[in-house]
Amino acid sequence: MTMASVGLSCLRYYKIFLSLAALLVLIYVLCARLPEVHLAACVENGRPCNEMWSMKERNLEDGKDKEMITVKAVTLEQHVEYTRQCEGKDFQITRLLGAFRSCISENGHILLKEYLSGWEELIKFMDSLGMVFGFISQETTTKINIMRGHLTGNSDEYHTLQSMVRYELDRGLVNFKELPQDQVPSGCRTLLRLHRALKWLQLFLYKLSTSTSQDNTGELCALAYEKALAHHHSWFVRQAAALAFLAMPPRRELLQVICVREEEEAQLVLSTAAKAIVRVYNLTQDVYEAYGMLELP
Ligand SMILES: CCCCCCCC/C=C\CCCCCCCC(=O)N[C@@H](COP(=O)(O)O)[C@H](O)/C=C/CCCCCCCCCCCCC
Repeated sequence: MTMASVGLSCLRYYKIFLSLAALLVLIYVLCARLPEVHLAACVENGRPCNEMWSMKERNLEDGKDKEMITVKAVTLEQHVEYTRQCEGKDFQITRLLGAFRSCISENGHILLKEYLSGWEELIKFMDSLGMVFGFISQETTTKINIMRGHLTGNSDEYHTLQSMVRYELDRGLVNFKELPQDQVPSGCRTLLRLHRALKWLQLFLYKLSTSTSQDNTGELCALAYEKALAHHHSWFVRQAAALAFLAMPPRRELLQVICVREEEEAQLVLSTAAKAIVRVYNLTQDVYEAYGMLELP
């Protein structure tokens, strides 16, 4: 047997393996989607969410709703103070907004603890959508855990993005050539992965805020992904992401997770979240750009 024929048969096995893997992911996604986990599992105060929603709407009309909704829209800056707690849900948009707003210090530095809290809220959002998004939520958790590991015991050095960058660069902890196999990935490299994903998120939120109930959320996701993230991911991750997008719940269901009721409120909250994230994204991008660290392996 020649080297060429060995090479060819390896290639054939490799292709078969990839097709099988893609097929398995597809079956996994479809199985996880079929039972409509996120709808069936949506229970508030022991009642299905849909029922609760119409009750809440009635209560609101009667002026009986105990949940206070404070949406102050200041037209110039579109600053929204959103204080409604979404009862019975892990994910709270108020906490997300709070974290991504408060992670910017007065001098424009990114406070890492608050930044990571924002990400932890996003993980809750993904978890509420069911198993299909489990691998994305798991990957995000892995990155957060690496960051938390760095913060533990080094809270001064890892207080802000800026102090982390200085600390890791001064000690030669950032590898510009390859990902070291035998050591914990640097904070700079790990946060860069989250930072790139924030670009996806702000594009998606913006698209969602300007879309209608007729728009397909999976397509919005995929468009934002192509623009912001796909080129950073391997072929396999791109296929898995494309399959996950097929299982994306409709806009109405996403808005239920955020707990907004009317279209106007949805647009305001989504665009406010997008704006808060853009500010964080831009400040972070400036730091990575200034230190030539946008392509860390
Ligand atoms: C009001 C809120 C509404 C929307 C909330 C959306 C919540 C989800 C927010 C962000 C999710 C994205 C998190 C992705 C982290 C990816 C980190 C990463 O890029 N890792 C890759 C590189 O790591 P290394 O190998 O270099 O260490 C890794 O290869 C990728 C793994 C798989 C991740 C696939 C990402 C797909 C992105 C699209 C997100 C769709 C989420 C939809 C959930 C609503």
